[in-house]
Amino acid sequence: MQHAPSNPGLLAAGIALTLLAVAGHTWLPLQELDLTHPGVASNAFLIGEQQAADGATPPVRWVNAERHHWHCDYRSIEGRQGCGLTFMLGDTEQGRGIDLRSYSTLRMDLVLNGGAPLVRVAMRNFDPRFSKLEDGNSARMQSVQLRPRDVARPVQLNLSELTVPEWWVQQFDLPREYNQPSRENVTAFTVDIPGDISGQPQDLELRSLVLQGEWISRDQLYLAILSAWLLGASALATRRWRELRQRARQQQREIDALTTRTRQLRLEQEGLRRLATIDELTGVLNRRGLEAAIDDLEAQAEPLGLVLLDIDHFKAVNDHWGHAAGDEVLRRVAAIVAASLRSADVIGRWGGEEFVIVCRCRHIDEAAALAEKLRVAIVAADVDAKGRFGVTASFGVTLVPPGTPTRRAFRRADAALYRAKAGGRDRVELSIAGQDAATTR
Ligand SMILES: Nc1nc2c(ncn2[C@@H]2O[C@H](COP(=O)(O)OP(=O)(O)OP(=O)(O)O)[C@@H](O)[C@H]2O)c(=O)[nH]1
Repeated sequence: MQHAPSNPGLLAAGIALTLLAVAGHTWLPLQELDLTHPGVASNAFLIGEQQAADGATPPVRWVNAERHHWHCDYRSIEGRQGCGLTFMLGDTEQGRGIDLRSYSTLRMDLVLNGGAPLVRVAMRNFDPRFSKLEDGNSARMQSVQLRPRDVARPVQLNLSELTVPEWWVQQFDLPREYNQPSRENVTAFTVDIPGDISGQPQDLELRSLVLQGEWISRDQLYLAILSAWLLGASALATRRWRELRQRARQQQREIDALTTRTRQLRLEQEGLRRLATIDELTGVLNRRGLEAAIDDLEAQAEPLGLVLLDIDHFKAVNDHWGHAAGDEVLRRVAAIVAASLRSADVIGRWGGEEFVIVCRCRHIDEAAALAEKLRVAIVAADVDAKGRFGVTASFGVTLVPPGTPTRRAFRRADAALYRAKAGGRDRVELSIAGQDAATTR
């Protein structure tokens, strides 16, 4: 799987991007909203603007509306109406302003002539909890007052300098939490001269009024970076987990396949071992199986009875009744013998019509008794499936004392068998080690 090499590369790229984002944040251009720009404010009007009754010059008038240049010339107490320019934002008739929370500063270029002691920058924020559409003053007032020399050059204000004035708090008498400044849903922005300016002609030109803010704050940036890292780490962890799960499943499949294969091989091996040690025709041990079984029994250091069984006149059976009948006789004789033995005894086909029986017999009489029992059983049995003839067998019996090779005992048993044949067949002959004389049964 190709997951490991890509991770260091990804990690390095992630770190590089993070550093770039943190360092690059300082140089990111600011977002700007120029309120004097056509189309930004839904409406811009002069406070106290009205027609003079007799066609004379009105006290408040535009000198150049496009350049936001206006003039106030109050000659009496009516100057209390104020002298200022208001920008309406959003849909003020519905109480829907604009959200200025992403802006933090205000850049203002104001040319002020007339000797007013203060100039005021204010904004209104419509709060449906207490603001009423029919009362423009009920939108929360937030303002800052500046001296003419503060605005002699273009000035940059922090929007947090605009606070809710005392008079507004007293006028509306709202719960304390409603008197906190808010830049949400701002419906109006005003630059004006507060107080009574009667008898003092004022000339103002607002060259620019620009809100500035970061496209993304440092906090937001850090949060975004953290989220990106968490997201990346989760994605990597998920991918790794999937790979590991897939690998575990693959390994499990391989283990299952190996287990199945091992089981098959064991079965095949068992089958082969059976084929190698079992006589196909009779189902008893073949010569190889018999030799292996005798080796095992010899190792137990106990005397063994060795019985050779040879079917009498078997050639005649073949010749007279056919080879298939001969095969059937071999099968039946093997079955009769196998059924008469104890589980610890062994029977095998030595070759042709000759069988070998090895029993756990401590004395030769026990082996002889077994041979006799087998002889009688064969005579009594209907070894021809069709009941056409009977079969007898001759037996040569000897004892294999512990520690003596069975090969030598075979020679003795063979001699005893020979005697049984010579003596007329259907009989048991014994051969005792060290005795030439034979015993007949
Ligand atoms: N049907 C069959 N016959 C076999 C098989 N193996 C050997 N034979 C036959 O067994 C016969 C053995 O004959 P002989 O050795 O002369 O022995 P016998 O006729 O039994 O005579 P005695 O042992 O002296 O009584 C031969 O005709 C072999 O062809 C076998 O697997 N099936």
